[in-house]
Amino acid sequence: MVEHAVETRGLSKTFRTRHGVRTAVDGLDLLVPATGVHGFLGPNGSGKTTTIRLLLGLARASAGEMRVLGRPVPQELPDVIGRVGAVVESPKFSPTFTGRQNLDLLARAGGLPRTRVDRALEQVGMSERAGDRYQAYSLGMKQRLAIAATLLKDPALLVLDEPTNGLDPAGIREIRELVRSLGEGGVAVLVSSHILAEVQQVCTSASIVGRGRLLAQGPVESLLGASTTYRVRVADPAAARAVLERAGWTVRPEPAAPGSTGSTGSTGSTAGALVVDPGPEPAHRVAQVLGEAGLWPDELTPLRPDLESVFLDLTAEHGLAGGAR
Ligand SMILES: Nc1ncnc2c1ncn2[C@@H]1O[C@H](COP(=O)(O)OP(=O)(O)OP(=O)(O)O)[C@@H](O)[C@H]1O
Repeated sequence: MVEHAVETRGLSKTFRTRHGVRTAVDGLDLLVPATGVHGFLGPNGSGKTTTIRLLLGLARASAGEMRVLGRPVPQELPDVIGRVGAVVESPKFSPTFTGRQNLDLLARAGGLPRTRVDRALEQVGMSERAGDRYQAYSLGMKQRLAIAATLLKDPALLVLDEPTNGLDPAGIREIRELVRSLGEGGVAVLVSSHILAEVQQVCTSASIVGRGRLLAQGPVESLLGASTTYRVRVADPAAARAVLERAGWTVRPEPAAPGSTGSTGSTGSTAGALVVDPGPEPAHRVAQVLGEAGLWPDELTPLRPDLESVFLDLTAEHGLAGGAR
């Protein structure tokens, strides 16, 4: 088995426009592992769709090399495309045909056995609604049928470009669960999104891009880094702060979340919450130091950065503040 489902080196794509040359992809070294779900993350206009189009032979690169399932593309694309499923643009389904009839047509056109249709419908959780007309489906169901169509050929790599675009929260959740189960089923999934926090929940690894350039890449755990800070909520934050600082730790008041009125719903008010960084010391030491001073914490929560905050830090660091051009 190949180590990487997708590998690019120095991949670049420029477009000539009325306003001059526009660089959509800028020396991209992309590595997508052969298993799991890989998030291809970046704001609108960061070059994700262009990269995917280059990989699938839908556009021609200006420079660089690409491999898909170990084979150089576009040179050997005809040999691998049969094992690559992709949902890049809205597929053309017949609105008056049922979901199953649409897939039957595609299977026949591709010379694939009809048993694949049943399997694909089952994989995307559409078996029960397969007899309904396509035009009666919700957007989420249409998207699931599009994914089912790509599963007909039993792909080793599935490429999904912004699969949750335009979906409501329930539809987003459905697609998220589907992508997760496909990844667990052994298909390498490359899923692009500009909603970083959303994709974080299903990805095992990710590449973060900004303005066509790679900003970070690797397992999600390592992108997020090790957590060393904790949210501490106590009745007397000023006294707690003094005690924690005396222990030699960095302490700051927790900034209020944008638009928040001081309430975080299930955890209650964060007014007076502190963020403490005890360095290599474990959480129970924080509780112990506070307890010894009679300041028992009501909350002690590890604070993990999410991909969104990692991305914002990266774009600021690379002078790309604002993300999309
Ligand atoms: N055919 C084209 N001609 C000119 N410029 C283009 C063309 N296709 C893409 N671009 C530009 O290239 C840049 C990258 O676009 P691309 O669609 O790849 O980004 P993206 O990350 O997929 O964004 P989105 O999430 O909005 O789809 C943008 O500035 C876009 O305007």
